[in-house]
Amino acid sequence: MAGYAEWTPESARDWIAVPTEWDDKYSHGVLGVITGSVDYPGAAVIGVDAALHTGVGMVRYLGPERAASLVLGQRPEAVTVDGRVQAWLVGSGMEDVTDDSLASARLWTALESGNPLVLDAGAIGYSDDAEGPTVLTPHYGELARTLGADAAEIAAEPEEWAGRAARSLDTTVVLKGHTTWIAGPGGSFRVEARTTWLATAGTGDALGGILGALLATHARAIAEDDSVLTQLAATAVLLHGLAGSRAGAGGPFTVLGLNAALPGVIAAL
Ligand SMILES: NC(=O)C1=CN([C@@H]2O[C@H](COP(=O)(O)OP(=O)(O)OC[C@H]3O[C@@H](n4cnc5c(N)ncnc54)[C@H](OP(=O)(O)O)[C@@H]3O)[C@@H](O)[C@H]2O)[C@@H](O)CC1
Ligand SMILES: Nc1ncnc2c1ncn2[C@@H]1O[C@H](COP(=O)(O)OP(=O)(O)O)[C@@H](O)[C@H]1O
Repeated sequence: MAGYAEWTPESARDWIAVPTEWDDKYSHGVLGVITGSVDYPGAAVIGVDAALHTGVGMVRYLGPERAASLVLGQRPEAVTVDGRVQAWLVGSGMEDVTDDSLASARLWTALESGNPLVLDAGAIGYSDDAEGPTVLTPHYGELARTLGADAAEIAAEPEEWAGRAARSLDTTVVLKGHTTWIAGPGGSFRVEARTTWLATAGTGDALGGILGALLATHARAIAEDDSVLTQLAATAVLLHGLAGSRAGAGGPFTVLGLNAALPGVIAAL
């Protein structure tokens, strides 16, 4: 644990971009989202819903038709056409990107855009191809696959592996678990979950959306100094944990319930 500072609500509050009276939907940040698949359309709905509850100028969702129509059913403010984007969230619910030529083309557009990126789930292995500054959000199994390591070894020393992965992949790494270890050029931080009820399918997809929104709303700060990605990643993990805890009040919650608790958590910060 040595070397990892605890990331607290006091540390996180400086990393929320509140729109100013001069802002509009474009200047406050547009997040492009390439997530979901025929098998996992729900991941797309969850991530978009999380991003919009975190506060962002616009979310552009670019994914399979059924997922796009489910996204619009849940969040009609999402835009489903191509256009200007300041940051990307890619990979949640996209297991084999090479199986789908449109998904693959979209993934490469994001990787080559030079914009900040969150690479989750099926996109984690593409970090070497990203031209922009990148945050990876693996669980132990995904990090094991990416590094060709053993998940049990990672589980035994996650803080060590998070740091090693961040150095060798030259990115910020968010290694998820009950304690989430965040390592990158901006420092090393840890966030212990406030509730173990977070251990449920789809909560990682929500974290991707929260983090994507923070990247899009800080695009200018990232352009000046991309090491701030590490602090933004720690802030996303903290918001995610606080929202789960608020949503369940000590008990279980749905992932959309976690998302719905985000505005209150942000207001309280
Ligand atoms: N509604 C939706 O659309 C949803 C869509 N989702 C999306 O589905 C996609 C696939 O997700 P997935 O859960 O099926 O497989 P994945 O997470 O790749 O795990 C593969 C294997 O890794 C291992 N493993 C080791 N450590 C682990 C750990 N800490 N946590 C978890 N696993 C760990 C473990 O193998 P074991 O160690 O048990 O042999 C496990 O079987 C993904 O893109 C996701 O975004 C989900 O979010 C759910 C809601
Ligand atoms: N035992 C636990 N206690 C608290 N949080 C947990 C626990 N297990 C997992 N989490 C959190 O739940 C989320 C699960 O994400 P992930 O494994 O990607 O699942 P999914 O792909 O189903 O969304 C992560 O944010 C992780 O930190």
